[in-house]
Amino acid sequence: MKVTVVGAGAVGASCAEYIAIKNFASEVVLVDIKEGYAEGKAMDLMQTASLNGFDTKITGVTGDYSKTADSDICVITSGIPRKPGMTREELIGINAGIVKSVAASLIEHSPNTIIIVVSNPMDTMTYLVHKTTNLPKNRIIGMGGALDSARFKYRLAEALGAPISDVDGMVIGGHSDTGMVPLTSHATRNSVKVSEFLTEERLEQVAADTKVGGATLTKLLGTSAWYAPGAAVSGLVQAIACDQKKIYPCSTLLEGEYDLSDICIGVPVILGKDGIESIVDIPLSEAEKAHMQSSAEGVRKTNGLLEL
Ligand SMILES: NC(=O)c1ccc[n+]([C@@H]2O[C@H](COP(=O)([O-])OP(=O)(O)OC[C@H]3O[C@@H](n4cnc5c(N)ncnc54)[C@H](O)[C@@H]3O)[C@@H](O)[C@H]2O)c1
Ligand SMILES: O=C(O)C[C@H](O)C(=O)O
Repeated sequence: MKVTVVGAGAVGASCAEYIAIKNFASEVVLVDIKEGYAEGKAMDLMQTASLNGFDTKITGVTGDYSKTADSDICVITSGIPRKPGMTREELIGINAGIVKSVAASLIEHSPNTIIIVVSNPMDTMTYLVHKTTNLPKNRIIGMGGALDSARFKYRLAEALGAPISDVDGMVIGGHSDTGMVPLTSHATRNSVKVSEFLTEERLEQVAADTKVGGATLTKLLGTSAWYAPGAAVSGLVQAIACDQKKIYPCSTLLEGEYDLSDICIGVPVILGKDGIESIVDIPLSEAEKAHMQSSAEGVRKTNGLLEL
């Protein structure tokens, strides 16, 4: 199993590290545009192999896509992150050009690959990959919901005073400060609905904190987060590489599901060796349906800025 990660920055390196530590891939190739940067990150990570007990071979290259040939999975993290006070949508001007050219270079050398898009604004970048490549829709996956759901579970556990392992929950919708749809009505603490333990007001606070999860960290760190994003990507990569058939919320092209078409947005999907193997249609409350539609409007507005 060969995995390429483009962008050896904060998220790309974290993602490569988690993939290696989980020890399921034979090879990870890191690619960056900055001379020597991916090579350096790869060497540093390889020097953790004996300490962390993994056999995955990590290599780094500067812009040489021939070294990525025949990758089973390619992850795109290249592009600029936001600074405090910015929205993800403001990154479109620089990141669209980067994502478009990186996707084309990857597919030239790995025509059968599955692409995971991470660069922001992620739902629009995922749509851009659909519009500018001929990959089938099951092989283009946007990562956002897996991260947002992990943040939701963190906030739920905090509110419940429970261990995170006791909590389950999912966030669908657009990966943006206002577009996320945390499914509080479906969230559980060891099979018991969280509404049995938390007031409606507290649950609303959990949802609000979840939605600004990325912005909160950006304010604290001065740039956006990388540990949880890297771990979330590695979860998606592992689900595909190991044909796990796991459910993750991912950004995918909708063709009527959730009453939406011609848009990439986060919905629950089953991930296996073919990438997105199916979209899971879950019942939403009227409020969640309305929230999903307004989230889609936001994503469409950003998609409208693309020069297609
Ligand atoms: N979808 C998500 O959940 C999620 C989570 C975290 C970050 N992100 C996004 O991921 C992106 C990367 O974030 P980061 O913190 O790793 O940023 P970073 O600046 O640390 O790393 C980005 C890397 O991309 C490289 N790069 C730029 N143009 C390139 C090109 N054409 N080819 C190859 N490499 C190129 C840069 O040299 C840099 O090393 C940002 O757009 C950020 O908003 C998304
Ligand atoms: O917040 C960001 O800009 C990065 C990423 O989308 C995140 O949610 O951490």
